[in-house]
Amino acid sequence: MTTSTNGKFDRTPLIAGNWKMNMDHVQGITLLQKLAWTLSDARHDFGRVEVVVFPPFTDLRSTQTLVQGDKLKVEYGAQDLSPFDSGAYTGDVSGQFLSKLGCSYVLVGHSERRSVHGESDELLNEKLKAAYRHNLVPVLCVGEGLEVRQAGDHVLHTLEQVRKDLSGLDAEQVANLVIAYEPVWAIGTGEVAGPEDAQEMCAAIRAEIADLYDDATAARTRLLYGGSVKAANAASILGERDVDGVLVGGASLDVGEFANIVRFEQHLVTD
Ligand SMILES: O=C(CO)COP(=O)(O)O
Repeated sequence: MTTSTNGKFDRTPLIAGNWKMNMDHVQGITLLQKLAWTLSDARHDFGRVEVVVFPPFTDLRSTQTLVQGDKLKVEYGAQDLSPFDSGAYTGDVSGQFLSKLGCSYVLVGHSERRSVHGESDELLNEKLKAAYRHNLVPVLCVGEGLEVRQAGDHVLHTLEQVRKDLSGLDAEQVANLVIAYEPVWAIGTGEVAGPEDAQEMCAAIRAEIADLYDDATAARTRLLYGGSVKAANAASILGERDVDGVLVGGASLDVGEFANIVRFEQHLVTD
């Protein structure tokens, strides 16, 4: 196991499963229960590697009941939230309701929200602020599409998203934030960015936060990679200095696969 000389392991690794629009509440509970059993059999230390799932909204109440009833150490969050707290916003879900359901985290600006629902950086900035108002830790998703990558503009593009989305947030908020770099061309395509691509972007984001805030803040913000992560490629990605976790889509629906990603330390190359 690699030891910490660079501060990386001062940040608790975070393995997150985004179920997207899969798993109704009955299926979701079964999946979560199996995941908890598998990790408990493997004596997983949740203090050492944090595990979070992002079920659909309609699963959250049953998730809360299961997690509280069985005292599970898996945490959970929602896939989106409203920029507003309450009122005439049909179809929106307030951060206040998510907090009440025991959510610790909330995804903000997933590429499928940006592209399918046309969410702008200005709106995502409002959503981040709403998350903090309700004590939810936002997992802000950023990343470029294929054309931008091919033009070699991926770092510029992604850092611009970071700057716009973080506008007006204070250092303490940003230190507690999680940012997931999810290149759109690698999502659900089987096309995975190499560990060096993930490292390049995470290092650039950390440097940007140091510029916007300070080094101490940048050293605390957790940065994840997402896009076709599987058990077979997770350890090499997580071995990179600035990558503090992964945001997993498809593979998080398979208990064995996701549990193996959570246990990535078994596969880290010893220095
Ligand atoms: O979008 C993702 C996670 O939020 C990544 O999805 P896949 O792991 O299915 O590529």
